[in-house]
Amino acid sequence: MQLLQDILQNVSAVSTHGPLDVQVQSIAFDSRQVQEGVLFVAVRGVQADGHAFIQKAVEANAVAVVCEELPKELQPGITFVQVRDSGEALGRMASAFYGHPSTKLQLVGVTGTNGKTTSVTLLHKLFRELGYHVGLISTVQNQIDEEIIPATHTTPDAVKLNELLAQMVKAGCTHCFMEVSSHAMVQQRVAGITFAGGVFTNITHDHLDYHGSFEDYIKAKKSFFDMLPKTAFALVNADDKRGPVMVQNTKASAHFYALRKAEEFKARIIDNTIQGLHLEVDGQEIWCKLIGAFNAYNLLGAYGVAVLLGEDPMEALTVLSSLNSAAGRFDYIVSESQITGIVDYAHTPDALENVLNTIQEIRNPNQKVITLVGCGGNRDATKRPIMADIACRLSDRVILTSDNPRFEEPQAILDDMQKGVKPLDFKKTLSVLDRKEAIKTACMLAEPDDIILIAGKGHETYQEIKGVKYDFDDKKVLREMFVQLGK
Ligand SMILES: CC(=O)N[C@H]1[C@@H](OP(=O)(O)OP(=O)(O)OC[C@H]2O[C@@H](n3ccc(=O)[nH]c3=O)[C@H](O)[C@@H]2O)O[C@H](CO)[C@@H](O)[C@@H]1O[C@H](C)C(=O)N[C@@H](C)C(=O)N[C@H](CCC(=O)O)C(=O)O
Ligand SMILES: Nc1ncnc2c1ncn2[C@@H]1O[C@H](COP(=O)(O)OP(=O)(O)OP(=O)(O)O)[C@@H](O)[C@H]1O
Ligand SMILES: N[C@H](CCC[C@H](N)C(=O)O)C(=O)O
Ligand SMILES: [Mg+2]
Repeated sequence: MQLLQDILQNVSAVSTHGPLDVQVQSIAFDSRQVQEGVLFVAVRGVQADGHAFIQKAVEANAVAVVCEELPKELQPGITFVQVRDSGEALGRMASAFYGHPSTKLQLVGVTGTNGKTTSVTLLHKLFRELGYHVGLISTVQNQIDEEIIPATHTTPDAVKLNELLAQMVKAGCTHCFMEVSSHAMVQQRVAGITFAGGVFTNITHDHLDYHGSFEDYIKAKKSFFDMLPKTAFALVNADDKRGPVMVQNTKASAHFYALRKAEEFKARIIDNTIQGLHLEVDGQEIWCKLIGAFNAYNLLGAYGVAVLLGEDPMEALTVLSSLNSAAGRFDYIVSESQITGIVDYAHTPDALENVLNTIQEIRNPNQKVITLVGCGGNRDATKRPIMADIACRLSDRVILTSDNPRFEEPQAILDDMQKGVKPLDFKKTLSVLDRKEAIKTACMLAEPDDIILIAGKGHETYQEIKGVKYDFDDKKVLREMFVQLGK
């Protein structure tokens, strides 16, 4: 419980109506969660405008309402606070409500199209091994040391985020590594949060449905670096064309890492095999368990963060070399007849291309590559034909299938994907709507030693269809099919 005036300490109100010394039990931005003593924040969203639910919140006995536009009639007994930007105010109020937990630990945010989960997971494991109490906020799961707290978003909403950070502080965490998605930036989920550092992995095609254009997507990512304080570091992948743009206006101290240029943090790939990566990092040779050139970037970024946070470089490298990847990232099983089945979360064109290039690099010429891929419903549709084309270019056989159709017709998504298949590739491409059937088909097509890539869902253990999440686990189904088909 906190006084409204204390919650408002970092919010510049346009106007206030009613007493500010009222007790607030909790903060809600969904009228359906309002009960007596709750502060309701009206936020404009994609589907709806929270302002339309102010009356509902009032009826549910909200103690106060924060909004951009005041309702025509102000109910007596309820305090109304008008602000310029409710999303930003929500972030700042949530931080104050939970006692500014982000200032009480070293919080590092990672943004970029690909590699966020891998990077924060590596950092969480690294700092645990170095002996710290560490928090993790990621797509796969949130964690306080080894305790797992399920995640619903890559970056939680402002209230959940500050609540989580407060729990971490209470548990004695000194560090937290979190993913900062572009949606989170636009929706101000991290407003009012103090970061000790920020990392930029890369930016490629994704989420254009939400951001409208690539320029706006870049702006969303850049806005994370614009908000970093002077005390923070901004660690940027200099091999990405947009790297320098990210730190153009930041107050934080900019640092760079690269594989293709001489930068402060530098690595070179000596060898890239199914056993892992052999790297040279800052002149030191290491063997890592992670597979794929793109993981050299994730490892180097994590190393840079450790050094910037004051850790011993050699010790950090030694631990990094012992770490496995995050769940569902180049996760593989080998069948009785030596078919390698890889489950990977590649759900963007760039990620798919990277994973397939890696497979091409590590396979021997007589191993066929069979790729199974789909695209999510109610998400960026422009990536669908592109991903189908990439799959065709870099595989011997392609099976297009469903990946979380959500509220779209699964067949319509496949039709969009098929548009990217070139006539020459028709022969090698199949469409199998049902993902389980598709995995079975891939296993039937595979001969001993072949490689099957199952892309798009990685760690996910569900298939989301019309608002219902049905149990579905790519790796489990793959294992079952290998056994069922005697592969
Ligand atoms: C597109 C998107 O990001 N939507 C998020 C957004 O919802 P929205 O804008 O649609 O909200 P809305 O339904 O329009 O409602 C507007 C406001 O009215 C309120 N409301 C609504 C109904 C009602 O009866 N009463 C009420 O008060 C809502 O609580 C909300 O505050 O705000 C909600 C609350 O924070 C989020 O849960 C929701 O995430 C949806 C479920 C989602 O799927 N988001 C994905 C795309 C996402 O955020 N992904 C990124 C990662 C992407 C990546 O990099 O791969 C993530 O960080 O997870
Ligand atoms: N640094 C990287 N560059 C390019 N591709 C990568 C990189 N790291 C991982 N990938 C690929 O992208 C996929 C997703 O990786 P990861 O989950 O780490 O990214 P993310 O940024 O967290 O994704 P999301 O936006 O869904 O949260 C991996 O399965 C892999 O195929
Ligand atoms: N965080 C991403 C994950 C996409 C994963 C893919 N399986 C899909 O459902 O499209 C999103 O919500 O857009
Ligand atoms: Mg992620």
